[in-house]
Amino acid sequence: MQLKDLFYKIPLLATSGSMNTDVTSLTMDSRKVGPGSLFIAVRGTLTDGHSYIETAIRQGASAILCEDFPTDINPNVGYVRVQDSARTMGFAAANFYDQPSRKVKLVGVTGTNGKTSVATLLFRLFRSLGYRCGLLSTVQNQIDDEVIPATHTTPDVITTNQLLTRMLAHGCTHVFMEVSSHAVVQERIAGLTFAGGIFTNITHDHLDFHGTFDNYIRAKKGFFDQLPASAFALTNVDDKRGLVMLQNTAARKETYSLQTLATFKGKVIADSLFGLNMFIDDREVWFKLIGRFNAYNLLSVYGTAVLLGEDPTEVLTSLSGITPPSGRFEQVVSDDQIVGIVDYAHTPDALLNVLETINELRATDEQDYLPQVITVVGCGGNRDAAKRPIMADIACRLSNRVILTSDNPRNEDPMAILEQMQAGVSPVDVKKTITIEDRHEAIRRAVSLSRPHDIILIAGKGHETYQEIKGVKYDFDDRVVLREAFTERRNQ
Ligand SMILES: CC(=O)N[C@H]1[C@@H](OP(=O)(O)OP(=O)(O)OC[C@H]2O[C@@H](n3ccc(=O)[nH]c3=O)[C@H](O)[C@@H]2O)O[C@H](CO)[C@@H](O)[C@@H]1O[C@H](C)C(=O)N[C@@H](C)C(=O)N[C@H](CCC(=O)O)C(=O)O
Ligand SMILES: Nc1ncnc2c1ncn2[C@@H]1O[C@H](COP(=O)(O)OP(=O)(O)OP(=O)(O)O)[C@@H](O)[C@H]1O
Ligand SMILES: N[C@H](CCC[C@H](N)C(=O)O)C(=O)O
Ligand SMILES: [Mg+2]
Repeated sequence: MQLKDLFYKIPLLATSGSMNTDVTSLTMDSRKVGPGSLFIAVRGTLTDGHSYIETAIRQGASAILCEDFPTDINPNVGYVRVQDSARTMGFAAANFYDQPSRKVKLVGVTGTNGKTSVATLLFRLFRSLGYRCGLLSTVQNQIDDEVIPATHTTPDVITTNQLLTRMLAHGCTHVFMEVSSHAVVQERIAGLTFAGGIFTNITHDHLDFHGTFDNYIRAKKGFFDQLPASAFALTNVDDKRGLVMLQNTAARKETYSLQTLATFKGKVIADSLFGLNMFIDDREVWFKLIGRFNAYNLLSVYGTAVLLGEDPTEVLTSLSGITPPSGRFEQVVSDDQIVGIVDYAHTPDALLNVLETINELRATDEQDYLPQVITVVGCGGNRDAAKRPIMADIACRLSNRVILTSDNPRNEDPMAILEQMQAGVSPVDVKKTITIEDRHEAIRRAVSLSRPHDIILIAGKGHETYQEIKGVKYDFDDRVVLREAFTERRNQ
């Protein structure tokens, strides 16, 4: 494709060199540049892509998209200067790949918690309704049965356009994707045409990146601000910020609620370790998911399917058979009936919801012995530090025993993270907490402390199959470690 065709209908500040230059690939990483590449210089959080323009040209880049021209202009290279190269990259990628997002029904899900759950449920539901589907999620990307590992919750916009192109070639008609707040701010969804957007909820997270809660709200709202009039915007009106999200959207506004009047109205009849029983639009249905928070997820999935034109009864029939995504309230039960729950709760709100659910389910258990709740939890390194004491406090308030341990320490000192967590433990709760830096040991200790029917919650890593310590990802899977600990207990 010629350079000028990439910028069809895109405002440019200046150009230099030939706009007829052939472009054979796009990349914003100089390390991936090959002959004929358009290198897009993006200012990042660690470094400035503009400082790699020379390197990119040496590696064969035929064109450069940037915000500032370099001092040395190469006459054989086509240069384009724009206001915002990250944003322009989205529109250029859409042109380069011939607008794949317009050729499928692309639905985005944003919110602090529930994105993976909702996107995955939609993907599984629409497949069970007979469609070929694509999924872009934290756990993995998928083209029907083909699994493509995910590096981010929301990929960069070039990768997304490439994946959409592959999905189209496979015959996919529907694609469900998570839209993280980082992605909105970094323009990873620029140039994508959505058929719909869903808001789950917003609570404390990522304040390291966004600075303030207001900025975080603005980032999430940015997704809805970008939706076209042809799309729907479906929001959770039970969340305090649910309506704020839709304030400036051009999309058709739709709502869901468990508490008030809404386009899609639901009610929880019963919640147990076997599933949820709900009324949705006056129909009674059993679902395989557990916990009131999942009632919200299911309701938004139902609403989305109906907004996409599916038959409500068929949707509910299929949805009742759908299983939750990996590592979300996943149960591992020992031979002597200790209930292990592995859950990706890595925010204060998620931890609160999961522990409240566990406490409610425990209270309804008809036994003489009131099962104890033992929580194993840590917080990731190089991520929002403010949530650390809050999560430790929530764990203590809603558990009988708490083992504070490492999540993914990344480049931080694990003990320093644990000390910040300990700071949130109130003096009365100190006695019920133990700190064990090694997550493996922490899980084994939880098992050795429990009695039959107790519930062990292992929070924070869910589906993850690694633990990242100082740049190295070691094999680690909470579910595997828990099963091994149960086996050790049996053999003792
Ligand atoms: C903080 C953050 O979001 N960082 C993302 C960002 O990187 P960055 O801004 O730090 O980039 P940088 O390293 O400063 O580099 C700037 C530019 O120079 C380029 N470069 C750099 C070096 C070089 O030799 N040559 C070169 O061309 C880079 O390719 C980049 O274009 O842009 C990169 C390219 O898209 C992302 O890979 C990277 O994700 C990092 C790895 C990350 O961990 N991100 C997390 C926080 C994240 O995005 N999480 C959200 C989910 C959060 C949630 O909701 O839970 C997600 O969507 O995954
Ligand atoms: N609707 C919800 N409201 C509150 N908490 C939820 C909801 N859905 C899921 N959770 C909790 O949050 C955890 C993460 O859920 P999920 O992976 O679906 O969220 P996410 O938004 O994709 O997270 P991430 O930002 O890491 O991609 C779950 O393991 C569960 O504990
Ligand atoms: N998408 C989130 C995932 C956090 C998962 C948790 N296990 C951690 O490593 O902090 C993030 O990148 O902040
Ligand atoms: Mg996710």
